[in-house]
Amino acid sequence: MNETNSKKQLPPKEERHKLFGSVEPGPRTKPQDKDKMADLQNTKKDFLFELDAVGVSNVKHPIVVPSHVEPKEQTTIGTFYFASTISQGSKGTNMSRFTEQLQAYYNKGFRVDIETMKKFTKDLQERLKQKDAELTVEFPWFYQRKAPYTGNIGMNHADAWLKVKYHHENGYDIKVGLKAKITTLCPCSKEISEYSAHNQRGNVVIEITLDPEFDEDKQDWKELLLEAAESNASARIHPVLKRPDEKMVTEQAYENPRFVEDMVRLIASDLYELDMVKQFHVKCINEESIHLHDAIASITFDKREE
Ligand SMILES: Nc1nc2c(ncn2[C@@H]2O[C@H](COP(=O)(O)OP(=O)(O)OP(=O)(O)O)[C@@H](O)[C@H]2O)c(=O)[nH]1
Repeated sequence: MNETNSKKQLPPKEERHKLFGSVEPGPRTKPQDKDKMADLQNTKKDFLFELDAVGVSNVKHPIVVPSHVEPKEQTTIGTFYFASTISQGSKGTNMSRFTEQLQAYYNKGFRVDIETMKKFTKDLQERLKQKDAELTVEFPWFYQRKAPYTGNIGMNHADAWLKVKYHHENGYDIKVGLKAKITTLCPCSKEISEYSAHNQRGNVVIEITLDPEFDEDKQDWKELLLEAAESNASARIHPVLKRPDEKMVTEQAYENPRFVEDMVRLIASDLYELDMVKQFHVKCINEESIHLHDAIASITFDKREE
């Protein structure tokens, strides 16, 4: 078949847009100059309620995350939530200022460490002219992991998050969190069976309230939370396991049976002993290998209320 005959003859792009409904611009009667525009969100009246959070969420952005283990300064993807309260007398926030500030920080090299995030929230409170501001940034954190016998290295990852609130009178409230994967082997299954025991992958979720003066250059909170989860598990999870490694993790899991309740209590004990931890929430969700459902346990404990 002759190629040229079958080729469609399309109208010019402008005609195509009109074909699909585009129309010529209408008369311009309203101001284009920002200072002459209506500024609805800054209208001051009695709007019935103060709002406890107004802002933007699900903002994805490249970030640099400090890490004391390889890979050290890792570029990853942060998902941000920014907000502030607004008073009963204020109609709305200035939405553009959240991402405007994000870009300003990105232009200066955006490292998501606690000190930078504290400064970001204080700057945001001032930029918004509100009494407070808060942010949450969630990101995948990568860390190299050596196999227990052969030392073969591979890459593991855990979901991490940082929450910073700044209030112009009360100062900072800082929470950090991590969701780590572990191995648990069931104590009851081991006790009642002639041999073997069912085991599964566990999801440990830890969120702590940090002392605002925590020095991230000395200790990486991500490593502290990962160690609190893994060191109390039946066994750790590895990306590369040869047979000698697999023998070790299999026997280690059998020698350290754990219910979800045991996991939560043991992790809580470690967090209780850490001075920089003021409050903690720990949850363990086991994807049971003998059920279609999960087993869960959790604890929330505030050391400041003791
Ligand atoms: N407050 C508020 N603004 C919204 C919402 N949805 C969209 N916006 C828009 O956010 C846009 C940017 O708002 P502002 O940041 O106040 O823009 P601006 O007044 O030009 O910028 P500033 O000079 O920084 O105040 C406005 O055009 C709003 O219409 C909403 O639900 N609430």
